[in-house]
Amino acid sequence: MGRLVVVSNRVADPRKSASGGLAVALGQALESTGGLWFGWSGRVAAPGEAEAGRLHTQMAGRVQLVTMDLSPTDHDSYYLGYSNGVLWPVFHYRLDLANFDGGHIGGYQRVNRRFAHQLAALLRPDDVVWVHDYHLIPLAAELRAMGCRQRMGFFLHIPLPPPLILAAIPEHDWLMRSLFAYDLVGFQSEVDLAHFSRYVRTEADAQVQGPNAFRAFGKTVHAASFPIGIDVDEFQALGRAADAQDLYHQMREEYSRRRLLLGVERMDYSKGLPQRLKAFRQLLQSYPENRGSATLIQIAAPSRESVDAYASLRQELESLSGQINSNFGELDWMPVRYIHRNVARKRLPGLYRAASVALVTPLRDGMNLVAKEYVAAQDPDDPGVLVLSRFAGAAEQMTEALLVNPYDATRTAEAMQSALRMPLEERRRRHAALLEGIRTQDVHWWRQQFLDTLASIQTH
Ligand SMILES: O=P(O)(O)OC[C@H]1O[C@H](O[C@H]2O[C@H](CO)[C@@H](O)[C@H](O)[C@H]2O)[C@H](O)[C@@H](O)[C@@H]1O
Ligand SMILES: O=c1ccn([C@@H]2O[C@H](COP(=O)(O)OP(=O)(O)O)[C@@H](O)[C@H]2O)c(=O)[nH]1
Repeated sequence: MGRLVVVSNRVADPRKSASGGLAVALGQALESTGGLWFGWSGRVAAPGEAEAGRLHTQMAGRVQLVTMDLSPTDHDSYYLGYSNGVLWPVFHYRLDLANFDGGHIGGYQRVNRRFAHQLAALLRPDDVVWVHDYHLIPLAAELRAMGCRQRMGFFLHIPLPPPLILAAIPEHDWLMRSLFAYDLVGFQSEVDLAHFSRYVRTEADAQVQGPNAFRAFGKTVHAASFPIGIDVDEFQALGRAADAQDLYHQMREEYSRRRLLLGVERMDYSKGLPQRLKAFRQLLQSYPENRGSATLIQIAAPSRESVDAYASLRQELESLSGQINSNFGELDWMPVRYIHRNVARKRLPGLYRAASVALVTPLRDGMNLVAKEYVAAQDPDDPGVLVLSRFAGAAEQMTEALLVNPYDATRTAEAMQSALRMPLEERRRRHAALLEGIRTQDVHWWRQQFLDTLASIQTH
């Protein structure tokens, strides 16, 4: 394979554990080819600052990290306005939360064009380009328009909704047509792939050429599902290190008389947090033996706070957790510990291991890596139980979890109760099967599957 070039909105240093398993996995592939990782620097230049658009280059081992600042206007339109104000809600089936009138499409197109312009100058003829996520859908089309003929693949980390939901985006035909500039398009799940297939057949009159090839607009694109995984060994090693161990022992001591239920995510409306709190309230109502004992720790890390839908969610969560605590709390027990802060990745395995139950109940989620991290962090001899939404991409693989419909508070509360009461033998059996699954289809498997498929495609 030629040199690997990864393009994503966020760029991480693959050598730092804080960057996460995805960065580690991509970093390994980049390292082996002496690759390049290109994207946004995460920095918004001050208004009028000449730095916007400037490239920063840094070496991380053999990997070259090249990033670009955004101007405040571009950050508002490309990142907040279009990527997170239109594409994110629609792709998560939330037409009610999309702002179609913001006029942000121009900024989205402009930043993609600028990324393509800067990247094209760095590309070599035999590079393999792997573009990630909804921020950068039109990148390959822009690169092709500049004459780039390299092999190009795209992976969508978030769900793809059914055609009629997608069609609500005024620019849906342009967006989907842009995908045909790639040689390979990857999705998290078979459901997403089926939506893609249905969309291109019904809306773009695509011809199906074999199980995974679609021809439309005079081009052929291959599409398949590649569920992303985690680096299980890396995460378990993190769990053995001091930060995670300290937190684990601290939590075990503090909650020695309690049963912990845990939720960990960015504060995002796709994660089903209000519904989860209501289901937990239902648990306390329907199964009073949990009062004084069951404690829900909910970590909701700040995310995209200048998008309106995120700000109102914060108020709703504060109010719901306040209500539950005032209605059920006692002098020596608070049912909900709601924490609106990020927990450092190196401490998370300790928190996961201390929890008897993980609540991963998104309304819709591309994959959900927290579900996999929770399983990796458990003690196999005395593991906790995963309650998982059937609407998370992870549910396609993790069938030994307790699968729930997060909109159904009564049944979700029943699942919480079953998880809290589950006999040790059943916990071990379910955990062993889940662990085997996340080990087999880990993040390295995911990367290899995608890159091998991309390499195998016959291009023009
Ligand atoms: O970059 P941010 O705006 O701060 O958001 C963080 C990331 O959120 C999304 O993650 C998705 O990818 C995960 C890994 O494949 C997947 O498990 C999860 O279900 C998705 O929601 C987003 O797709 C990333 O681009 C963001 O960086
Ligand atoms: O306070 C937090 C909350 C989350 N995470 C990490 O953020 C990632 C979240 O990924 P996931 O796929 O679950 O959802 P996303 O946020 O990407 O939609 C996981 O690796 C978590 O360990 C973290 O490090 N600290």
